[in-house]
Amino acid sequence: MLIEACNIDVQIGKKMILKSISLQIEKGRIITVIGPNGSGKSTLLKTLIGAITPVTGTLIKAPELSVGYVPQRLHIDETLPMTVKRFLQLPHKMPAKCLQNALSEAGASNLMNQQLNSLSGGQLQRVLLARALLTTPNLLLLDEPTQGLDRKGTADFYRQLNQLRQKLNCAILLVSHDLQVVMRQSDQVICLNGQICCQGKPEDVGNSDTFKTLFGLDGDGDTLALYRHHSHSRTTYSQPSANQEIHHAG
Ligand SMILES: Nc1ncnc2c1ncn2[C@@H]1O[C@H](COP(=O)(O)OP(=O)(O)OP(=O)(O)O)[C@@H](O)[C@H]1O
Repeated sequence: MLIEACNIDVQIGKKMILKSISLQIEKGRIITVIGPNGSGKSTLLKTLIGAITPVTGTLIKAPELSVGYVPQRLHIDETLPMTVKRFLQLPHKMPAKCLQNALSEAGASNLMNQQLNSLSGGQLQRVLLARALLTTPNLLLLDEPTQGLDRKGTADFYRQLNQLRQKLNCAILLVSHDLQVVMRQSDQVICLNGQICCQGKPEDVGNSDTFKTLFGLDGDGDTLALYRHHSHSRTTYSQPSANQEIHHAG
């Protein structure tokens, strides 16, 4: 087990964004988080990487946890000339061989010398994935890596993730809106709407009434083809009162 969240609440300003979140991420799993816009998916990922601190609950992280994170948006000036090679070296200069390995693991081995602003959406996602791989993570957190990709591009991307998972034995938690592909390619699905409405195997989530209602699949003939591919540290958070600090235990 890489991460376990127990009863986590997340508040931003005065607004409660996530309530009673409990989940486990085990090694080697592909887990997809689905949910409507504004349901807290990005907030969940930011909480798991430690960028947002929960107000209550417990987050247990395995000592060997190493996270690679791909954010939903890349804040970079598109007019700025920059090669993929330069971009991958932005935080730290790294040997070209490491960059080449990461690019090839992300299925983008031929992009090293391309200009970042000349890449297609799918190519850019692969470069971002390569950047996350540079830290040799055992957990990859990807926030909507398939946004803007068509169905085939999305399925190709999942295939790449599946190969990566097998090669690196890493767990992958990603956010996606493409229900068809999600249901085929994930080991586990978490359906989020401020709280976890349902989670489990894709076929179980897909057949649950909560899921169908949330995604408006109750109507005539709306069905999802549900196929599967074959193929410690502990931090406790408590709601601070006016004169009480957030408590980190262990
Ligand atoms: N920095 C912030 N300040 C205030 N509110 C925020 C902030 N970040 C997120 N929120 C609010 O938290 C809620 C969840 O946002 P979040 O981005 O996690 O949702 P999401 O499920 O990832 O949405 P989408 O599918 O549109 O990307 C939204 O109501 C959003 O307005």
